[in-house]
Amino acid sequence: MYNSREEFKEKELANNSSSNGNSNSGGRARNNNNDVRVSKATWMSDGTYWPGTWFEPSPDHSKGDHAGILQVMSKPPEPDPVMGNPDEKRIDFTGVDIRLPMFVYVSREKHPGYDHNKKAGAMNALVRASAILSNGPFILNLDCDHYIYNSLAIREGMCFMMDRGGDRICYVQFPQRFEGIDPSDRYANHNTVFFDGNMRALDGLQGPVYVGTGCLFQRYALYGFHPPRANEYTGMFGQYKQQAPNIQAQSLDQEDQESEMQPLASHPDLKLSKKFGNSTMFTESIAVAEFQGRPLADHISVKNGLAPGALLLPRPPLDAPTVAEAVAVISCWYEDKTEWGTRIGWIYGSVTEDVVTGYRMHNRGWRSVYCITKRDAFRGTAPINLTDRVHQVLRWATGSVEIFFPETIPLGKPSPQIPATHCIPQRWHLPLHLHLSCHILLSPSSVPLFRPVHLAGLKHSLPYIPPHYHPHPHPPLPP
Ligand SMILES: O=c1ccn([C@@H]2O[C@H](COP(=O)(O)OP(=O)(O)O[C@H]3O[C@H](CO)[C@@H](O)[C@H](O)[C@H]3O)[C@@H](O)[C@H]2O)c(=O)[nH]1
Ligand SMILES: [Mn+2]
Repeated sequence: MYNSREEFKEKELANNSSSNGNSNSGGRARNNNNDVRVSKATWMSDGTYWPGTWFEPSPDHSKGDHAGILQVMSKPPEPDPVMGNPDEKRIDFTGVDIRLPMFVYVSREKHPGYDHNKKAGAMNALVRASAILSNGPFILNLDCDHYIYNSLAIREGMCFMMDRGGDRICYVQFPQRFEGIDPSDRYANHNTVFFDGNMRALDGLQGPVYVGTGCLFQRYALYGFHPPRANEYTGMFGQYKQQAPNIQAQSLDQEDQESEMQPLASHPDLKLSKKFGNSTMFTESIAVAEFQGRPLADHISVKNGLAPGALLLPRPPLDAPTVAEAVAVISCWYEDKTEWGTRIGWIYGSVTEDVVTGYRMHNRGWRSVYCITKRDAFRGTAPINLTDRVHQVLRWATGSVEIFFPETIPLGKPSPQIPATHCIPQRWHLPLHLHLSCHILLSPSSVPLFRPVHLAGLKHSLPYIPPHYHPHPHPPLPP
């Protein structure tokens, strides 16, 4: 990574300080001619530079070819609040709980020639490793080019899940907001119609689509289960609504309420053969995540909820076998012969895996929520030149086309748990993308793009042609 603006600032700073007779060059190389040489790197907050991952590659330890890496940067916090004091360097933390959450860097095992399933594969590895390490009931997903802009956003999202009815919510999606876009928004990077029109409208139905970033998940919903309660829509237009049979959560008796491992016992999905892989520690974490993600029973109308304070119980410290298990579940082979990527977690095989992932949850009867906060919850960067923007829209367009084909998502009403009124708008943005892709495909600059995307589209547009006519299942994507 290379930040030329930071390098420029750094050079200027160095020049100024040397003309003031200040010899502190911050450890950067410098020769006598006042010429500052700076390695291409990202600057860290303490003024040193980050040399970049795999800066010195060695055999079996380079980009795309390495064992799983797991680095615990900060240990699990103390169970009791730790109050700050006024001495805390710049900010007065009096009366503020200054504990930091556990923070772990994860890089899954990678080898050349192995299909790592890009972002979806990365997310699934993260879901498993975090289940072993902390098993938080809620998971926030941000792209690497996005950051938190509103420190209260996560709490806002959790409120939806922990409030009455929250046990049916699979995720809370926040709008994508961007920085560094020119004032006229020449390439429509803000996607205003989509984020402030379509998505808000979908919120009135079963919920917004998952757009890949700025989304808080209920961990349990990622595991391919049905929600504890759901409605069924019958009749030709799905006009009759009733409680779905079988998928009701059991009512717990007093004794059961004390056991964290108990709740899933009667869930009908448990009888299906789930293939989570061979980590017992992982499979055992599922019931705990389900229990801890339940709404707060702070009102008599909340059945089957958590007693207030249930999530404040102390957590066992991290021990070596736990960390070793977390490394095991991020290995290349872990997902072999499992349902990861097909039924469980992020779904593989689509260029816009996010939409498909969210859609699968909706089909099982989960609802989602669109949450627009006054101060943007998260912010990210958007492509600011035409080539990158064209690649991005083209990728989304391809994804939308994929969605339309039965191989990805059934064309009709996919399940009784999804209202018919929801199926149509879910696909409304398709004509928009088709329109955009036509423009793009016809523009001269897109000729080199056409081949990979054409192949990707072809595979999905000809689902009834015998399999040997299908092109390569994972055509190269535009960079
Ligand atoms: O091999 C990969 C490729 C991507 N990513 C992640 O995926 C994100 C999205 O990639 P980016 O290059 O930023 O694409 P965008 O077009 O900006 O992303 C938008 O569109 C994607 C779907 O097309 C969604 O996945 C993203 O969440 C959404 O912000 C990145 O930030 C990474 O975090 C990986 O982890 N591994
Ligand atoms: Mn991006």
